[in-house]
Amino acid sequence: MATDNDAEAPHNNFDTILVLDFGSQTSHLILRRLRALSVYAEMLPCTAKLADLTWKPKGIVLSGGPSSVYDEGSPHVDPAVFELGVPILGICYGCQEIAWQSNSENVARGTAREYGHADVTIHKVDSHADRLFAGLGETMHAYMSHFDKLVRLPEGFVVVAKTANSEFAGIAHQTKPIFGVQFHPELEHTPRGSELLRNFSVDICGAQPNWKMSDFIEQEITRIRKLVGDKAQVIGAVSGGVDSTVAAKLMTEAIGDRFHAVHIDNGLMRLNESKKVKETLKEHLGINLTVIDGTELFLNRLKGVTEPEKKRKIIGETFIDLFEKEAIRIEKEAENTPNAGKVSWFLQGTLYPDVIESLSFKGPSATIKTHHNVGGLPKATHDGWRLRLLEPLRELFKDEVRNLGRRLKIHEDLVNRFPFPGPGIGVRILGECTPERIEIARQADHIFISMIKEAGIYNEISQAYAGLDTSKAVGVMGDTRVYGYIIILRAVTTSDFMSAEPYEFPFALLKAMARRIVNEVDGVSRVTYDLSSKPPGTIELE
Ligand SMILES: Nc1ncnc2c1ncn2[C@@H]1O[C@H](COP(=O)(O)OP(=O)(O)OP(=O)(O)O)[C@@H](O)[C@H]1O
Ligand SMILES: O=c1[nH]c(=O)c2[nH+]cn([C@@H]3O[C@H](COP(=O)(O)O)[C@@H](O)[C@H]3O)c2[nH]1
Ligand SMILES: NC(=O)CC[C@H](N)C(=O)O
Ligand SMILES: [Mg+2]
Repeated sequence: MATDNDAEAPHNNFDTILVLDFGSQTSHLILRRLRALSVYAEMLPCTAKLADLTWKPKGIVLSGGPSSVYDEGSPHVDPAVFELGVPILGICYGCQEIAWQSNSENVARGTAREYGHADVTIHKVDSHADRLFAGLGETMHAYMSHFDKLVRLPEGFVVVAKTANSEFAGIAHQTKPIFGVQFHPELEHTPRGSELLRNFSVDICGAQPNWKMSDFIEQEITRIRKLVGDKAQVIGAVSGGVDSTVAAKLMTEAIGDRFHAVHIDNGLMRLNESKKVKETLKEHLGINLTVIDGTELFLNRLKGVTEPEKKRKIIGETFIDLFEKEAIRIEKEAENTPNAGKVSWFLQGTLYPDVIESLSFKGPSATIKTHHNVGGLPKATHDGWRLRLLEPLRELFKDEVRNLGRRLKIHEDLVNRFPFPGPGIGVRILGECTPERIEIARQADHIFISMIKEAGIYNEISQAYAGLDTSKAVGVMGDTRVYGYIIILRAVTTSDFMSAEPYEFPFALLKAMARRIVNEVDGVSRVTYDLSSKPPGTIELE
């Protein structure tokens, strides 16, 4: 894990913009836009104390947020931010925060909600204050989402942009590099928002736009080598999904066979999955991989279990049990070889959204379901050794990981694959997982996904699978009565998997899919298509 004082951490090697998060739904998009401009950016909660920061950002962005600055208990930024001497840009709540810190009377509840498009008129003042909107002409379209507003210009500031409803849609300090906008430049619906963010980060903050994936690979490899040293061994759970495969490839480049990838076939994988994982990782990518067949253990433990959270818990625990055993075996086996050394690190494919989730300034969220992988392992101790976490992807977003995968020469099919959950088919069967039901779901899924690929629409869909309803329905085939399971097809589009919409298949294609599944998979009498969005549905069935 990159820690603040780690010399190899990206914020110590690239000019970095710090985004302080006030809990907006779109805070992470500010980072995305900056990184797309090749400007490296990191996020911390708005309550972060600057004194705790061991690196100096080139500039600071204060994000939007759901609270109102004037309410008691609302979040406020460490006032030291304004003393740091680096440029500051406030967005929506962030802009209101700048005004409020100057004088709490400056912000009040608005009279009209302003959600959606607004035309922003840019107001030139012939000073350095014009730099934020430089090159953007006289007007721009912007997306607004606010109720509160600035009612007075904070002392020392000038107006640099207006809308019909917001007299202070853009403000800038007359002498200091402090700016605020009421609209959201990070949203796609603000078409020239990236140019504004470029003006801020590159021209105003002076950040070098040199964040590059190839540099990232080299630096990460150096960092891993230093951290691990030349004796220790690393183990990593590898599912065959894009995150763990990319992380495993990076580890292999860094320390070769001292990295041990372990793939567990939990009996709940897709058709031929574990076999393909072995082929791809071992043969094509040269990763030192062990495949463990845990089918019997998993399915025995799942016998008779119907409650979704209980199923998830059993699967998660069984992963950990098998993984621990494997770690001990690896250490023993290496004892008298040149690779001898303690297994002291555990590789995880954590991505930045997971990090943000744990950092971001949001209220507690209800547990809808426990996402179980082998994540409990780092807490485990064995014979006194404790695994330390290694998370080479923790600064990256999914599409950056896909990019990294391409650079590491991982095949496009794998790089673009639908995500597949750790508990696999186990959370796609409503109720008890029996070998018969798993096989039916697996066959149906294979037909469904193959037909999606043949139709050339794989890349239009974010995730798809066939699940199984354990209730049975009556059907008739060749004049005989059948009493079989109901297959539930699910296909969604989403950008972040937090919300999703059902994919709109051509009806003829859906019918053809249903026909093939009923005809070719024994034990199925009907096929349905799940039309639920998320929310209120979730992507997986359980
Ligand atoms: N069958 C498995 N064997 C070993 N490790 C697994 C298995 N299934 C899941 N894991 C572990 O759980 C982690 C989280 O799974 P997750 O599905 O989020 O990521 P992924 O499989 O690497 O990528 P993707 O999101 O593309 O599926 C994996 O990175 C891997 O470390
Ligand atoms: O690695 C994982 N372990 C899990 O236990 C798990 N449960 C859901 N998912 C994936 O998360 C995304 C959102 O799924 P839900 O809408 O069902 O919560 C979807 O992409 C799901 O496939 C999991 N991934
Ligand atoms: N999007 C935002 O940052 C909103 C800020 C504040 N909650 C408002 O309604 O004005
Ligand atoms: Mg996966």
